[in-house]
Amino acid sequence: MPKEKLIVALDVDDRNRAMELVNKLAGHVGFFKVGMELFYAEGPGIIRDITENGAKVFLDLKLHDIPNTVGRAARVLARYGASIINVHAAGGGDMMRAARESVADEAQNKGLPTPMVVAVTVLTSINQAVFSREMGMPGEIEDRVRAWALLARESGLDGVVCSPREIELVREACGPGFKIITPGIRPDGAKLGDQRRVMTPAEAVRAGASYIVIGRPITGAPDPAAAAKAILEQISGVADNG
Ligand SMILES: O=c1ccn([C@@H]2O[C@H](COP(=O)(O)O)[C@@H](O)[C@H]2O)c(=O)[nH]1
Repeated sequence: MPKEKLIVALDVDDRNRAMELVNKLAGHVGFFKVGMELFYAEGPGIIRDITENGAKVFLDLKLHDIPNTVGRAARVLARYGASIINVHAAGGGDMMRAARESVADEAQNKGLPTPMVVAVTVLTSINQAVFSREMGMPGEIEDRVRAWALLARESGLDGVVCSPREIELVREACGPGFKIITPGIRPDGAKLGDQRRVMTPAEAVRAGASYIVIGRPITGAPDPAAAAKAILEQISGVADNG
């Protein structure tokens, strides 16, 4: 089902606006993504508000700290009912394992479904010039994404967040079943904003994305439900390789 692949980013700072979008979009979307802005504004209750209506939540807080801190924080996040939580792969294998283990342990102790844990690789707002010159990272972005995806898989994570341009190389390195979640999605003619490594929804699905994440092209549209429907139409005839 195309709608199962669509994750809409609720990048707003209040509950009313978030729930207005959830109510308009629930029939067209697989998951809603709660990021730092909405979580910091409204706290964990917003996850309950969204999931109460039967929708699924990707809690995108991108944890990145020492393994003990991330493990303990991820344990708390596992209580809130999100289906996906994430960490930064740059925190290393011990940190990712700490998150994975504490989330599984907490879910089991509390009798809750175990959320997927995925790792953010190189942010989709980063281009090669910024990666090399500002961040001082050696080599190509693609090689770093592949290496971090393999480390995430070895650390027991369920998948990665990467740009759609790296879908094929991650799929080849990490195999079927490994989830590939791609922001940096822009329908033809949509504003790039701060995104740099982008593809259209249809290109990303054809390349093998498990999920595509779209925020402003839907939430900033005059009619968000119509914008979501148009995107579902664009991906509905495309071979689903994810
Ligand atoms: O590498 C990344 C990781 C996360 N994101 C998040 O996805 C959405 C994209 O929103 P748009 O409005 O469609 O640009 C946003 O919430 C980011 O925090 C990302 O873009 N890139």
